[in-house]
Amino acid sequence: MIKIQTLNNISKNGINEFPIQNYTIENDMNEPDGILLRSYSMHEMNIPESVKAIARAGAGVNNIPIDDCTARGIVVFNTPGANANAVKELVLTSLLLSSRRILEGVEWTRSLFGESNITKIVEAGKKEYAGVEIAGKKLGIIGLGAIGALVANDALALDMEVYGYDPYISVDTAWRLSRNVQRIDNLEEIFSTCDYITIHVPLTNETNRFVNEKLLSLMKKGSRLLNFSRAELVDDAALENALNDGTVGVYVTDFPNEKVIGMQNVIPIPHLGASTKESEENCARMAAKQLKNYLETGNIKNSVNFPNVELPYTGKKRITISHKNIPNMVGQITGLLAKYHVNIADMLNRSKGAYAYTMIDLDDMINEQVEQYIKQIEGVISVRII
Ligand SMILES: NC(=O)c1ccc[n+]([C@@H]2O[C@H](COP(=O)([O-])OP(=O)(O)OC[C@H]3O[C@@H](n4cnc5c(N)ncnc54)[C@H](O)[C@@H]3O)[C@@H](O)[C@H]2O)c1
Ligand SMILES: O=C(O)[C@H](O)COP(=O)(O)O
Repeated sequence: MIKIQTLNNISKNGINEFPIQNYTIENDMNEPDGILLRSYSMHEMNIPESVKAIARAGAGVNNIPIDDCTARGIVVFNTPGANANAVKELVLTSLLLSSRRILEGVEWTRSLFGESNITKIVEAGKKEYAGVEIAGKKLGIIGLGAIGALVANDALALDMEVYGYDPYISVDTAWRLSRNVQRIDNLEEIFSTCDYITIHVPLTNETNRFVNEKLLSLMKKGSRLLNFSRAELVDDAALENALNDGTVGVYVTDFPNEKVIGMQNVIPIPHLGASTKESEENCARMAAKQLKNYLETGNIKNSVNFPNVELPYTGKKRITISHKNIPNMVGQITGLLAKYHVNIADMLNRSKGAYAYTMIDLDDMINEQVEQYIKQIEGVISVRII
């Protein structure tokens, strides 16, 4: 049996990808082969030796100790784009929520329960809840990946002027982006030009607290800031000052924390960006398929720490090797196989940064001794025989 541990509730659509005759799936188990999760933080967890792969049903992987996993040869997957539409819809909602005082107006209206003459009171009181329109306003998007690109194209359709900043934009996303999105090369210009700014970048060492006092001080008075990415991208103390002096008119966040929740003019949302039936199903299905495919065939798709590798699985014996991306690894591995008269039917080697992955289909069975010799090659991290 192949063992999968789930660290969060995972949609049935994902769980059903694993045939029950071959897989055990539980949230509490010893020695799992694979882990499936959403936002559960694995940083404090002792990841068992048995774990070969981790699949994150979602986009952000800052809850997983990626460097440790890579050094141990554990392949980490995410599900690029699978929840992007759900987040986009909530971002568009939030552009309007931050503009129209809808939440305050609804709260006030509910408070009128039991009054007579509701119609009259509503008509007299509505002036308190007037807002502004988003059409014609400038929207700055930081990060033009799966979510940022969808937001950009739909904001244009809502007649906003759209400005985008992403120094690492992928060719795929650039193709999907409307040519009417204006490219901006520096954050200062986004912060000083735009009426609305929305953040869609991963949390990394580079982006941690990048929304700081300096950038916030450039904003036009009363601008709206939307954060559907991660709490840590924004410096809380600088945000508080900007909210207090009115530079930031409204801050919408999908990641409220103890400090931000008490600040004025904050709309706190309980991390609902990806919480739709469709998105949960998409993410779970994609994560499960990628994990199952890796465990059964060694093929890798959408890993954040190892290269994409796809070699049709013929049922021959397959050996997969995670190793450092250094000279003569393939030479040493194939040399060893030749020395022990093991014939290679097919093979692939791909690298990603400092690490690489080699997959070899063999005509003959490989004995344990040869496997041990491969493991002993300097730079080899892990070896699997499938
Ligand atoms: N609220 C939610 O429920 C929810 C759901 C999905 C994703 N997210 C968050 O949103 C983030 C983005 O998701 P996505 O699916 O669009 O990911 P993505 O990988 O498709 O896009 C991220 C984009 O950010 C860009 N980028 C990276 N570093 C940057 C930097 N320093 N400055 C500007 N751009 C930079 C990349 O080039 C890429 O285009 C995730 O990492 C996650 O933290 C939140
Ligand atoms: O990075 C993501 O995909 C989101 O933050 C979604 O997280 P969730 O799966 O816990 O809703």
